[in-house]
Amino acid sequence: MFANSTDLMAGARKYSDALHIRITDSSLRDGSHHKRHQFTEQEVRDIVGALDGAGVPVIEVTHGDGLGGSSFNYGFSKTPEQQLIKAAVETATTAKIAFLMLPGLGVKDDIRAAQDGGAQICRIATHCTEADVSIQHFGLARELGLETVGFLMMSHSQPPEVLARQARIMADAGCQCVYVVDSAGALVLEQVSDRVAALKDELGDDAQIGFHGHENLDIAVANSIAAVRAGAQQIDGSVRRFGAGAGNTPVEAFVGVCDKLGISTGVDFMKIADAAQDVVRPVMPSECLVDRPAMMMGYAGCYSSFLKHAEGHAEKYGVSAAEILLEAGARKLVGGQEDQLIDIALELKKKQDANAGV
Ligand SMILES: C[C@H](O)CC(=O)C(=O)O
Ligand SMILES: [Mn+2]
Repeated sequence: MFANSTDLMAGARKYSDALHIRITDSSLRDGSHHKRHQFTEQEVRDIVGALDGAGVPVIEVTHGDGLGGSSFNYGFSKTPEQQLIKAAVETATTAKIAFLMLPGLGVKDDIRAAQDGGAQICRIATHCTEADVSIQHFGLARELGLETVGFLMMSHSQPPEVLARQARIMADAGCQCVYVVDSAGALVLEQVSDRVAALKDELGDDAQIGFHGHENLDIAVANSIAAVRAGAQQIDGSVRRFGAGAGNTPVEAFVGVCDKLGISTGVDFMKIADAAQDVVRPVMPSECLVDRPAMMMGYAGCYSSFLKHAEGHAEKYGVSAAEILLEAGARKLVGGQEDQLIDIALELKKKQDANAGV
């Protein structure tokens, strides 16, 4: 049905020569938040098959909050994540399977189990001022022969020099690529490139730099290009934006933009566009939208994974999800403080009742 993407690109202007980046698709991990952690093994096989067939080099599969995330606080998984990791490994022919872990939520035995299941890349996430809690996990992952990636979550909340110092802690612990993670979708263009450049200055050849974007202010593709131009070699996205909040950088659009800019990704634009429409969308409970609550998160700097929790509390207590998220941003809540969203909802309800004279 479509022309070959190479034909379409024949006349495109090349802005940079021989620049190659690696894309990691996170729809089977970040998308787990949007899916409320209800992936089936068959859905994982279908998505991995389609992404692998399109040439996506790395596919991340885990509970949305990483290994051990299945719990009352974060939401229980329908299928044990180690089973989903194994299914992904069995399905992929060339893609490497990655998993995420947040120290304290997951433990070292979870890393060992994921490696036994065939996963090859261990991604360890901490709040962006707490990199030191990842040291032993990077050590173990390297001992096991896993490739390592570090996630500095909520990177908007700290200036470039602070992030750079935290990145140094991860790199010294054995992390091979440190990501600027825009968990709130709050960073805007130069705010991304300044952070990536600071990490690059600090790390030199000691580790690569990555960028993980969220779409809450509708600029995740542009932010990802800003990251590449500042030196990022690894970029995350999720096909069809399938991620927390308004979702992640849409891989298919990002690949198309990279093609036009002469940035090589190894992903076939036509095949990934088909995968987005025909395979990934049917698995999504709904589109990931830049709607009012999602935009508030980007504007207020609120952790994207809070969206579904806030929507649940808003419905239960009859208050506005957008207001819960704005207040969570104002209080600078971080991942792990999901329970405080209930406090906020109750306070909003109290104010609302008082105003109504209840
Ligand atoms: C555990 C979080 O969902 C990690 C992430 O994707 C982010 O901070 O963004
Ligand atoms: Mn994310």
